[in-house]
Formats: sequence, structure tokens, C-alpha cells
Amino acid sequence: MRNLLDLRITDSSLRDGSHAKRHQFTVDEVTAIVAALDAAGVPVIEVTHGDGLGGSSFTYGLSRTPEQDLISAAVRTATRARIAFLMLPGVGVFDDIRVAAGNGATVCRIATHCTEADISVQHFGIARELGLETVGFLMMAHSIPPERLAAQARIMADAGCECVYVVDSAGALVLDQVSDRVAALVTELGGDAQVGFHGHENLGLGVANSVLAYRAGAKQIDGSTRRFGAGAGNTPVEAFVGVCDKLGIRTGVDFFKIVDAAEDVVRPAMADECKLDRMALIMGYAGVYSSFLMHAYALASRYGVSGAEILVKAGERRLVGGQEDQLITIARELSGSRPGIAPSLP
Ligand SMILES: CC[C@H](O)CC(=O)C(=O)O
Ligand SMILES: [Mn+2]
Repeated sequence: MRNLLDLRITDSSLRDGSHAKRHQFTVDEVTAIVAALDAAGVPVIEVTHGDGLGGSSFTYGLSRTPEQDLISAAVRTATRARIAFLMLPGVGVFDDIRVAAGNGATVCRIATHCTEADISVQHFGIARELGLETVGFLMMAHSIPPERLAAQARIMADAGCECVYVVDSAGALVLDQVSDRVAALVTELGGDAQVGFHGHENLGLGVANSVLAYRAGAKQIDGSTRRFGAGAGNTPVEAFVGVCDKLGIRTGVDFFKIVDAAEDVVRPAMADECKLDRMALIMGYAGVYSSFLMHAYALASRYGVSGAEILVKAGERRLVGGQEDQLITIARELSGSRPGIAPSLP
């Protein structure tokens, strides 16, 4: 089956959507969503805390259900789809990978900031030892030029990564900026590893950017059904599948089934639609990590300041994933509080 496809879709709604849901997934929701996506022919489904294995914490947000229980439920439910998990070295640890593999997940996705690929080397080694398929995530890919990104992709591929993703964490990449980065990675990696693309909708370009990524040589594309992801959400899988059908690009996903899954199964599990509103647009425009959105909302309310201003300053300071605590500093500055240690995290 896989060889008959032009590209492979990974649905991230049960991982990236965790940010939008403040990490409150239940086993029943995961079971229902995996069943619907699997029936629609989605080949890979990612399930983890939004910030990856080990992400459940005061800094990132506590999970309602232990993520390994969600992974087990997904594995039990899927009949065809492979279950993937994400991990950020330092947020999760090696044992988290081993436990996820023991629970039946088969695709290990290791994410680093786009200039820090070297911290993934040991993790790819362990994943390969465990017989897992390996994927690398170069996050905030808008923030460095194509040739630097390609050099980081080389580090991941040499460590055993089978597909390196250009990750547009901020939804800031615009059309040719995606093609240029994907093409640079394809040239650098040759036959050593595939290239993937993970988009966010913050400037409304998820589908268009993903088509351009495919045309530039990407073989794996991420999306989230109903856009269920951080910020304005991810590339909507159902729209992307429809567009691919029209373009003659074979994804193996049934358009009508995924449209039904989006409306009848995924939407009821979402706290709200993932919207292209002021805050999300500012994230795309200012180049801010999409998972900062809920933190900015909480801090704006707590400190009585503008969430939009928090995000603009986060963009100016070029904050990266893992620096969520600096959003507190920004909120306190905007509120006129004296600098110092915040009383507690949001
Ligand atoms: C915190 C991990 C992050 O959400 C990974 C990702 O999906 C992205 O950078 O877009
Ligand atoms: Mn994402």
C-alpha cells in the first residue's frame, strides 16, 4: 500500500491538538479519533502530550491522562495505522522512548530547535536499536536559511533519522520559503533520508505550503484533522486530502471519510475551533512558536496585559520552544511589575 502512495500523511491532532486542548485528552476521545482516522486510511497517527513525552509538567501543562495510557489506547484501536510519538530531548528521557515502544508505538519523532540537531543523536540511536522508524523535527525552520537548515538535517540523518522534517512551528513560512527549505534538504540528504513538512495555519497557508513542499520533494506531510493543533492549528488533513485528490497526488486517505471524521468525531473533542484570529495571525507574522498561544492567553488574563503584545515581544526576542517561562517575564514587564522571580507558573 505504502509504495502506491505519492506521499505519506501523519495526523498530529492527538499530539499538536493537545496544546489547543490544554493537554486534557481522555482515553475515550483518543480511541474514537484513532478509530475514525484509521478507518479513513490515515497511515500514521501521532499521540503524545503536546510538548512530547514527559511534557506533562507545570511549565508546559499537566496532562489529564498519562500519555502512555493514550498511546496504548491508540495502539489497541488502530487496525492499519502506525502510532507515532514525539519527544524533545531533555523534556523526555530515553526510558520514555522505551516505554512508548513497549506500548506498541512504532514511529519515534525526535524534535529539536532547528539549530540544535546535535542533541538528537543519541535518541535516534536508541530508537533504531529498538527497531522504531525514526523521524526528525527541525522546529522553527523559518528562523534560519535553507543551507543552514540542510546542514542540521545532515546531523539527524547521519544519526539514523529516516525522514527529516522542515517544521514551520510558527506558521511563518510563505510559499517559496517552504519550497526552498525542502529542496535544500532533499539535495543535502539525497537517498540517505526522506524529507517531510509540518505546517501551521497562522498565515492561512498550511495546504498551499504543503503542496509546495510535496512538489519540492517532500515525501511525508503532517496535518491535523479539523486543524486541531497549536496556534491556528495545523494543515487541515481533510482539505489537504481533497486538494491532493484534485491534483492527482495519491495519499491513500478517503476524502469523504476524513471529512466525516473531522466533523463528527474530532470537532466534538475540541474545546474550540482552531481559529485564524488576531493572536494566531500575530504568531505567523512575528514568527512565534505556536504552542505559546495558550500560555499567552493565560498570562494576559493573569497580569491584565495584552496577549497580542506578549506575542509580539516573544517574536522580537526570538524565543524558542522550552522558553515558556520567559513569557512570564514579558507579561510582568508589560504589567509594570518589578523584574524578579514570578510567584508561580501560569
Ligand atoms: C513542543 C513541540 C512542538 O509543538 C512541535 C511542533 O509541532 C512544532 O514545532 O510545530
Ligand atoms: Mn506543530
